[in-house]
Amino acid sequence: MPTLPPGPSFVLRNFHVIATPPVLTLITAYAVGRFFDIHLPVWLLVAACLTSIPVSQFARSAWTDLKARRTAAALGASLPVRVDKKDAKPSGEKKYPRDFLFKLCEKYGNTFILESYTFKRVFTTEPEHVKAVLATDFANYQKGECPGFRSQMKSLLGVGVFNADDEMWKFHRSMTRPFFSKDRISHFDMFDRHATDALQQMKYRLREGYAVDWQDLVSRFTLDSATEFLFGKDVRSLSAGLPYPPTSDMARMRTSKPEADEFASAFQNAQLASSKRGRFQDAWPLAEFWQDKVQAQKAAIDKFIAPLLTDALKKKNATTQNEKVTEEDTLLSQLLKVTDDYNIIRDETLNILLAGRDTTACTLTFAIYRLAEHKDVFNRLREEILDVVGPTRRPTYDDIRNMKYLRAVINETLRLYPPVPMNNRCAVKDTVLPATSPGGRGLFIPAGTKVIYSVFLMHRRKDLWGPDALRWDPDRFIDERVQKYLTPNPFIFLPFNAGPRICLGQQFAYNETSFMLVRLLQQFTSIEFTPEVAPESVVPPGYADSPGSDGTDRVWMGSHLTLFAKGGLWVKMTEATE
Ligand code: HEM
Repeated sequence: MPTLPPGPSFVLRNFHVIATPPVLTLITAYAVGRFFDIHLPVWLLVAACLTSIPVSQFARSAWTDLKARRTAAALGASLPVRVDKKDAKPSGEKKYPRDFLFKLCEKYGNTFILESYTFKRVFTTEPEHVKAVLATDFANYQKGECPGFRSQMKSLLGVGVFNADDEMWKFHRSMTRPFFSKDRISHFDMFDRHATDALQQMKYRLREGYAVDWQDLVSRFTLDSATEFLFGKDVRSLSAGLPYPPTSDMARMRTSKPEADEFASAFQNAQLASSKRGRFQDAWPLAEFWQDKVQAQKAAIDKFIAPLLTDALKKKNATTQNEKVTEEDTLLSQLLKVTDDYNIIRDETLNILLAGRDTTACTLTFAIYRLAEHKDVFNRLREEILDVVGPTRRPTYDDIRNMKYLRAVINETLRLYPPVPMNNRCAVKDTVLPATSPGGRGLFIPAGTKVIYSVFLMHRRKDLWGPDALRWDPDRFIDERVQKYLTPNPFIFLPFNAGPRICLGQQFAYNETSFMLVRLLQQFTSIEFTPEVAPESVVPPGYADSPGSDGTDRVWMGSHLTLFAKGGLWVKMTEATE
């Protein structure tokens, strides 16, 4: 059945909301004319009909506020403090990320209401509140029906594990979970092949005397690893070759093979297009009236996935039922044992690709950025790697588990540069966030409220992490600060989320990140950060005086669904000779 374009479909779905106030206005005008003989001029009637839409929305909003205040009082709770509208505007694209939110927290505390037009959402960086949303009051918060994530992401993700709630989510999670067993996530053969390929290409480029965009390199590494893990066949994005620095004479002569980049750029563009919808909330179809911009990218993504899926489905039908999963099995073949619904399998694999690819690339990007800036940490980490693994041997699962400093470097990177900096949930029923001080009141959250939480801000709070919270210092995950801050309050560190929806790929991500860092530091003795070769990546003014930064950041951060370095992370490295 042909589907309507997004705009007309949105208008039809919301026709009653748009049409009811003008229709009521017309009925009232007719009644006034009929019974009181007062006839409004046409221009006034038209103006009244047009203004009736926002007026009805404000009236509804005022009524909801009143109801919320009464229910909160009845429950012995308060409403979160409301941010003054004049303070609620972001401070502009070129500031430190979330700069305006840091300032709002300083002024209004760690949980408050942000309002634009009649749309209110609660924002929090309070561990107790995040804990309630993700764990202790899990049933009351879903990805849900609030304006935002699900509707924006549906064209790309369908209803896979990342985007689903209730029974559908349980179905997807239980179907996918067995695949993340220790054996499979320690698939070091696969990591090794792609890491070797990536590092070899990097060496050639460095030997030519050019800097390398590490972010681009690890995005290809994680894409090839993830697609192989999921489908049993990688998209070979590394084979497209590496870009030259934009300021170099070679920049225009990149030897890319467009087909190798097609999947990667379609996937990237689909994410960008999905996250741009955030500006319009659920009204995004009006901005893409005749064409869903994500669908256009999805065609290129499907070009890679469809033949693999169709082929796998055909094979499944040709073999006996319920064969045991063997070591070579991919997530795709695991899913085929549970269902042969093409759409469910496609959605699920794409969800995991989205969940797992950029997040790990982001961790590797910011770890290298910080290692380049902290030579002492680099040297100490390299020493640990050479002690435990040596200069050439492939690391094992146990090696990685035993390298405490390596884990601290990764955790400290995840703390200051959490790949998923912001997230949100929708309250499905009236509920109360717990009081955060003895004798204090809980905060009432009416059903339908969007609750946004930011681990980016929470991970940088000095009252939670100590006076040096803004400094990148892996020792804080090893020394007495662990007992002082983290052990008594584990919800202050949530790069992977918490509760029933905790990241399924956490261990996979630690393994993949560790593996790449070990391989890299075995082969290189130093890293130099060279942002000057890519003008785009040079940080804008406004970084030094942000309340969220210690003023030392030299990377211009951006985020769509995940955090990234704008313009790339350009580095030079020195090869080991030993
Ligand atoms: C450093 C790397 C990673 C970070 C920081 C990270 C972070 C997260 C976060 C914050 C969520 C919660 C999202 C939400 O509920 O709104 C999540 C969920 C998820 N992650 Fe990860 N992730 C990483 C790597 C991976 C990898 C490598 C995979 C798979 C190969 C993966 C698979 C998933 C899945 C399937 C979910 C959905 C769980 C659910 O909703 O039940 N993640 N991840």
